[in-house]
Amino acid sequence: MTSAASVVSARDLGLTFDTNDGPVHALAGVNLDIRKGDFVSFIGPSGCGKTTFLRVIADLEKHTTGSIEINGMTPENARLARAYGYVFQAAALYPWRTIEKNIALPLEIMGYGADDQKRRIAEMLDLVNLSGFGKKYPWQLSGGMQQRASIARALAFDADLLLMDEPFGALDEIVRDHLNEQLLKLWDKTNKTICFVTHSIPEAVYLSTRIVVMSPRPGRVTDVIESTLPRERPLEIRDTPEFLEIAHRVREGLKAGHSYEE
Ligand SMILES: Nc1ncnc2c1ncn2[C@@H]1O[C@H](COP(=O)(O)OP(=O)(O)OP(=O)(O)O)[C@@H](O)[C@H]1O
Repeated sequence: MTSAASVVSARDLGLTFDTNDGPVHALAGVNLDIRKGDFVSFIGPSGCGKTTFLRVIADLEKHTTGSIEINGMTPENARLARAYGYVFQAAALYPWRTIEKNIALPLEIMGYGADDQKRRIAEMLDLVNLSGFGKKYPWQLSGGMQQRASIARALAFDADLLLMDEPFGALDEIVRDHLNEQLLKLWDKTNKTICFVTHSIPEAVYLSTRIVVMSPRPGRVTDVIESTLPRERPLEIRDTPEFLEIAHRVREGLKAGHSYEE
């Protein structure tokens, strides 16, 4: 049963790809409820189905068994209702559009009028600390700024659900720390529900209210860890025994699912 507060509810969800080399079980028997306001990280070795799960939520991929609901709707209806924003691994901004024109894109698709677009763009640039950069082109910004711009674009039409697939994976550690901190503040301020894919244990522990540990062949959920950390988290929290204890649990969960190569 789907509880009223469930944003994503997966029941015995499976997805098998038919390939020339035979079936690939990208997801099998996934049961998961993501509640409104959760910050959920998905962690696990390459090929355990993290991206596939996000793509099923976003209706970019069709599940083959079980069921999934997004805000009580099918993925297709949720997509049509613009239930989510999606942030891809690379910033994926259009190079021929300025930052503000990139942020405007979903608003244009949604049929926002010129004034509403302008207002939303200014709000979003402010939210990700990029006010004053709207007229720049993506290549004029650093990698971290580009990723912030793509977060602004994903948030532009105010979807309650944000899907983020390793958004900071390609950035150096200092920039990543900074963006992690900003993302947490943004989540706190907006009360969005966030699904976040990462390969990094510290990143998952720092950001999440819940950590979903996955394992491959077939891709499945092996552990769901509830964070005991407070909502407000300075970066220094990563040195506390409580943080290290959760990180340890995640590491053990990954080991139990075996073949974690990193
Ligand atoms: N379109 C596709 N056709 C065939 N197989 C696919 C397709 N997309 C993904 N797969 C396979 O499904 C499995 C899960 O892939 P997925 O990309 O979801 O894993 P992941 O956990 O996100 O990996 P990574 O951490 O490397 O991004 C892998 O074995 C992958 O090769």
